[in-house]
Amino acid sequence: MKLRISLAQMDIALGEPRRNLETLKTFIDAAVVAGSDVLVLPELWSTGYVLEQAEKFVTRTTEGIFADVSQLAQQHRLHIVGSNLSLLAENQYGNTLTWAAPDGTLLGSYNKMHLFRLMDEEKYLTAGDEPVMIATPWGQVGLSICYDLRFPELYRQYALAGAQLILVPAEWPHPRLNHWRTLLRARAIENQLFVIACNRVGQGGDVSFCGHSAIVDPWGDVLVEGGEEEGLFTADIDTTAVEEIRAKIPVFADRRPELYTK
Ligand SMILES: O=C(O)CCC(=O)C(=O)O
Repeated sequence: MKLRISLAQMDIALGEPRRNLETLKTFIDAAVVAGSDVLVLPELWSTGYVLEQAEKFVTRTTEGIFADVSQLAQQHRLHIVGSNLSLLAENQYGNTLTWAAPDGTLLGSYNKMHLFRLMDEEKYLTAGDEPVMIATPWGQVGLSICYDLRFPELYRQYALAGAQLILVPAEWPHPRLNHWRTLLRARAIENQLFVIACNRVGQGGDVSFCGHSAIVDPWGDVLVEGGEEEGLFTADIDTTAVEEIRAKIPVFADRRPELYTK
């Protein structure tokens, strides 16, 4: 299956969802002009890391900023994916990735499983406890967020369950650009699938975010990659590449799971 994906590598105004929503609208217009099927946004794109004020921003995934995105997806006939602060239960907040489809439905949502201590996530958020794979018109897609990228087990699980694409919205900062670029390529090569990663740019407090949003194919070739400025980055994907690469190097046939320890 062929699809066109755009990455909205944006700067984020801290704690200003209305302003960030306006930014999103400019990216949507650009993605529509580019003829994209799917627009991927960074992690926590509507607020940035204002976890100590999470109570002010959280809503259920059917309300608030999530509902605004669903409406935009419908209006522009575009699939839109990104994470926001969410209300999971009373006094329980999550970092939740949703996939909004053009028919106004959510194809799925995923709550970040690995909370990032360097950003105090574990103090304010409740970790997700299940991997989520969703059925899209282009096949199965595995969902992950930022720090999850350091846990190859999650990506292997998605690959074994039939994912052909894995999404990684992020707020990945300097000085770890080298880790970001290396791990994106590694997850794509070892699992022989597409890795679709959208990072933010700009400054959030004293943290500087490193951009370099990228789409990496199952061979590890980078189809598109941003720099450290705002921009929309678009690539065409053909999911048949997954089977082609797996036929060339049969990693999945050659696994020895009975010999691996947990
Ligand atoms: O793992 C890293 O270096 C960055 C992770 C991160 O910034 C996050 O999960 O928000």
